[in-house]
Amino acid sequence: MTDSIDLTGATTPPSAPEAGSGDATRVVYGTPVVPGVAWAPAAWTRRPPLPPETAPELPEDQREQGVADFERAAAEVADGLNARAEAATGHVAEVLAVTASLATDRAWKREAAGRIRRGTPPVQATMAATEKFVELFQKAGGLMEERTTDLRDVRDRVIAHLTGEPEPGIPVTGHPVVLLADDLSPADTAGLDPVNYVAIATQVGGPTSHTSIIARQLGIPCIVAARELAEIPEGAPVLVNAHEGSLTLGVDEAAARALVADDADRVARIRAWRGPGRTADGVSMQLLANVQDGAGAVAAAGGQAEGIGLFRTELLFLNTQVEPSVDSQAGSYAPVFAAFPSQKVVVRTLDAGSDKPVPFATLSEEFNPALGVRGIRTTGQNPDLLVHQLDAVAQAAALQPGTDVWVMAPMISTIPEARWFAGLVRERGLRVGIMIEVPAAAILIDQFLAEVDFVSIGTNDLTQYTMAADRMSPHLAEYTDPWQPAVLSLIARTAEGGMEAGKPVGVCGEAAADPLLACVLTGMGITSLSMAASAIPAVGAQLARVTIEQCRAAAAAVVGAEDAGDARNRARSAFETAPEEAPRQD
Ligand SMILES: C=C(OP(=O)(O)O)C(=O)O
Repeated sequence: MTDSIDLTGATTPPSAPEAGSGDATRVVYGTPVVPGVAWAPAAWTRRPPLPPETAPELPEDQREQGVADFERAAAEVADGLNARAEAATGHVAEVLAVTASLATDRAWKREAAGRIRRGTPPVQATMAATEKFVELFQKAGGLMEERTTDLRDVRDRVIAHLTGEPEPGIPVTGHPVVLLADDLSPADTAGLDPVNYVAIATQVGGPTSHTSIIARQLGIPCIVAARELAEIPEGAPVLVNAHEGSLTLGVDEAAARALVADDADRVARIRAWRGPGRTADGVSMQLLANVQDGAGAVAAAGGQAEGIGLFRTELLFLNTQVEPSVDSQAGSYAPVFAAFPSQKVVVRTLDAGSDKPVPFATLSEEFNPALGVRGIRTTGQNPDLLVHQLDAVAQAAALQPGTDVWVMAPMISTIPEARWFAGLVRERGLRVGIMIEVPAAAILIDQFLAEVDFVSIGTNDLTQYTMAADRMSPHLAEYTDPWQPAVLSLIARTAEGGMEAGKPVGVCGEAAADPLLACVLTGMGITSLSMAASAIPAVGAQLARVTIEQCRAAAAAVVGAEDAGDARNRARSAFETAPEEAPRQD
């Protein structure tokens, strides 16, 4: 056996650096979400201090002008964010559009305008209205709680417009920095240039938060939930190892540069990698893309994606008060099929509710929206919605007969639901599957597989529901980690069920984009991995360096782990101690 295999975070991460000239090293740990190594001075970003909460009452004759000023400022903020959304793609575009929609939210604007009309100056009215909604969002929990960061971000931008200041944002340094923040608004993260922001670390935030997902799309190494981040001073050179989740101070410069250079080799291998996905000994693993629109599908087709493993169809439904017609739905699905004219495209039917509220399909007030009327359950209120959507998928599929269209439903948790859904999809001549994101479905996987042609594991929700930990909570990153042994055990059980039934079992949550976990999933018998298109080369390059036997050994090794960190370590050591090193591609 030779040295440890250089998996992206899949074996021993770069070892602890030596202390530099007399400085003691100090290490702060967090949850790694985008792998990579970087070394640069720390640059903190903090929200601007707020103006005083109270100010002299606005004279009556200035109040209507105050309302007009507020509305203009809010509109300017929305226009700016929308313009950025239009220039972006994928999740970045979606997040910017959602943040922009907060700046035009009628209830929030009404609240602020009402206060101005009662004499509160526009700046203070903006602050008070925002805090009222922040409180409501916090009470609602879940995604709504995550929106508090977005809403405060909108508030700060509106205040900047009202006071004639530039909109707050990330410091423009003109040289590479490690960006540190208590929390970053997705709108801030979306604008980051990977050349100057070589890594990101935040004190709060979770692996499936929007900020993490955007960092992944941008390819910026990222660590979240680093509780002691405040110990890193402004300007101090810091070594970020986002394979293991550490930030180290006091590192010898030469040692740090060597580690960054090693990581640059990994990055070069990733850039050079070409699909299709397979292990070093030639076992295929289909690597697919997660997309939400035609533009994303075209971009994915231009890369290494072998098809689409998750077509999220919510986009068309999010910013409308009425159901889109069958024709307009078909019109938005057709470009996705056209981008993959002879490959597989897995369409997920509308996953409305909880983190994806759709005004005409979901209940506006639920105590626990993540446990409420969402996904397939919305058909109880509105059965035609699903039928219309399936008609639209079939209509678009007929235009692209070469595309292998598969359709799956989210949030399936009972056998009759799966059977009913399978009937509707098969009537339209399409392959049918369900997502495995509720533990009930994983536990009864054999019965579910008897009803459908395939399943796809949504690890974001499966982790949320297995660990009873809100995936959007910035405080629960340790729980919302797909490496949690209970989650791995449900995935392994599902994969086993698929092998017994001879039916495909994919993974389409963020877990598929973690190169080490991707190797473990391969060892468990998962048949396809679907992720942001930008994550495919890192996963593909990794798989190309390991054999199927090593993957199986790693899958076996994680069984019995006591927590997520232990599972990661067991997988890493399994790759290190495998009897034979995988042939290297380079
Ligand atoms: C892929 C998933 O679905 P969502 O769109 O809810 O992240 C998941 O839950 O893992």
